[in-house]
Amino acid sequence: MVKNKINWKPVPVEDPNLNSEGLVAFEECTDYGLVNLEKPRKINRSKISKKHKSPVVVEKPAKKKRKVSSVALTPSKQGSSVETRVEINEKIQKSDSYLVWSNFGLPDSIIKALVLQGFNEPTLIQSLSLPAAVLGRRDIVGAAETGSGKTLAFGLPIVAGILNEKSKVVGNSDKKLYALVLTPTRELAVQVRDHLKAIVKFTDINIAVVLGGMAAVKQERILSKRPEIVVATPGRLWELIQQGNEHLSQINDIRYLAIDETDRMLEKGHFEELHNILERLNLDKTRAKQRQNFVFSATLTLVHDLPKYRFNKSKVSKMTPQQKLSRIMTDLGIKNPKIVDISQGGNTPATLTESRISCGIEEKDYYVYYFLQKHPGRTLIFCNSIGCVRRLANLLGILGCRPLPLHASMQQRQRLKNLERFRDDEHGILVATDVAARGLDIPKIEHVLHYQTPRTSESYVHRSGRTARATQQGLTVVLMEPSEIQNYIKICKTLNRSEDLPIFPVQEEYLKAVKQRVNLARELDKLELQIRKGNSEEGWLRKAAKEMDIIVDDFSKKFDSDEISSQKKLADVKRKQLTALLTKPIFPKGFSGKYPLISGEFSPNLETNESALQTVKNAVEKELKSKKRIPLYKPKKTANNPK
Ligand SMILES: Nc1ncnc2c1ncn2[C@@H]1O[C@H](COP(=O)(O)OP(=O)(O)OP(=O)(O)O)[C@@H](O)[C@H]1O
Repeated sequence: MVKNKINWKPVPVEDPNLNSEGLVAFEECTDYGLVNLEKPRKINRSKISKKHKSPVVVEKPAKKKRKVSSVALTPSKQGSSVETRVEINEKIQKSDSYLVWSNFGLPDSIIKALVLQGFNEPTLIQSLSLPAAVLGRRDIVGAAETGSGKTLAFGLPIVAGILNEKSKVVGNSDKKLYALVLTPTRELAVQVRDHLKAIVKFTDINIAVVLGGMAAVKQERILSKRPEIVVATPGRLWELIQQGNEHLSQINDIRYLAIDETDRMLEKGHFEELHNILERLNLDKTRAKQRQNFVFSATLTLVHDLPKYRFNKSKVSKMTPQQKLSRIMTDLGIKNPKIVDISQGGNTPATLTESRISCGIEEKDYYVYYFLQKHPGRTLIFCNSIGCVRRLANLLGILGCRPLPLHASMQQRQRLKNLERFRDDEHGILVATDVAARGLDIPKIEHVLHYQTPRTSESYVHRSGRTARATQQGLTVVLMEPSEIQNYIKICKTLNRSEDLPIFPVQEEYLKAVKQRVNLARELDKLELQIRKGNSEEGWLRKAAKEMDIIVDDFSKKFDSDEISSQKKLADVKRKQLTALLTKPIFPKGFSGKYPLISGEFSPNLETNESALQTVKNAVEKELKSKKRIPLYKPKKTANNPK
């Protein structure tokens, strides 16, 4: 292969301790002499969608000149004979995808795994990071939208590097700890492990996951196999390091460190253990310098307005994205990394359609139930607290929606089980706290509902990013009651939105039937709670009476007959009423109706099977045609919000 002339760019060096005697200047290699790579070009600003007006974006992939051919994933039958492994290998090596990946200096075994997974070419963040990471062995600081393939942007250089180092070891039987990948949540750690496992399947690299909530004996057994890569949450990892785990004792000699969701991991008050781990990693300065570091997140460069009291003092309204990055690099002790920022300041993917429902706090349950009934499809509902997840999941359960809860107070086994069930059910409903907001890559989540407006812009970006991943379309709906408006405005401002999110169109005429069911379910929920409380009080009284040698029967009769049994009877009646209601459809089959638009006009006829995404898109198109542009937050007049 003929190599291009290598291009170089000057790099400013700010380290005062650097001994630069005799050096004229530092330069960065900008293309690593690659050929066949379609270089990213400057973005055409006129083509940026209106909602993505952020000035941070500078690069865009070149238009595809040729279609990259893919390779069949499974051995196919040719006539009567099944393709042999050798034939499949040959087919892969002749494919265009193979050629594309091989330009990045990746080993054969990894490319084969990539092509067999149907990954025909790198995503933008991957193509911008890989040359510097694999060929230049530079530290990478990467910011790119959710679902853009950041895991492999750091995963590929790590596995390529390990394979390269192992190939130099005589006998190739080296089983040392090479790499550490840290994630903020246990679910994400498991997912990253699985993602990396899929690309090392044709190598002897072993990957282990270390996380809280898993039996200590099991983790020790896994680590005794001396995995080359450990993916971990900081808490449990630090615990095992302190306990003197033998394999983890090599931690200060690792060659690769990736911190996924870095901005979250470095947040004040979170992951104290991460700071301890970093301290241990950086103890030996010479070894630390040999380590390659990867720092990634969708919101790495997202900056906020300072609170008013601080603004008045410092006369500076907010940190720049560059200042934020510098602070992160200082915190991690990283110098002169390759910075790849294509995040548009932490914006959401272009394939995400956003909308909102403004309503009273009591009405949120109605709208959520309406949405789930009207627009079935894999839906993730986010709440701001565990209590809210419990209440909503309970209510939706009574309404027969079969929701799956996910929050940090659940047992780890149950958390993973619920995620798996959600993944397996195309109409699954997951009700979760922000524990599911970052990183989770569940295919085909159609809708993300924010039952409560997120408290931070980061949370909004990451929650919403569970849908519209890897060029797929997706819809997000923020449910907002009057006390959440300030938060909503803050989010819109931080994300540089100059216009309000469109209102999610609801066919109000069906809300009556929805309310009837939800109200009945709420009553039932309340009764069941009282019965449970009564039962446990009765149990407690029985126990106390027994200990005091009092005749128990009197107590139980009194409790059972006076309160619990009448509540049980009432609950039975309500349950029957609700069951009868639930058997009737809310939306008659084949019905088409109209819904009011913000402009006051009525929409064209709406088929009931129209997707939620299409419903919003149609409404937005109609609004645009009527040229009614909505300034940032114009609250709707409701009974709860008469202002
Ligand atoms: N080169 C590729 N071609 C096609 N699909 C890819 C490629 N690389 C990664 N993917 C797929 O894209 C999806 C998103 O990747 P990933 O989870 O790494 O995104 P992310 O940028 O880390 O998102 P988040 O910010 O939400 O964590 C995954 O399903 C992954 O398998």
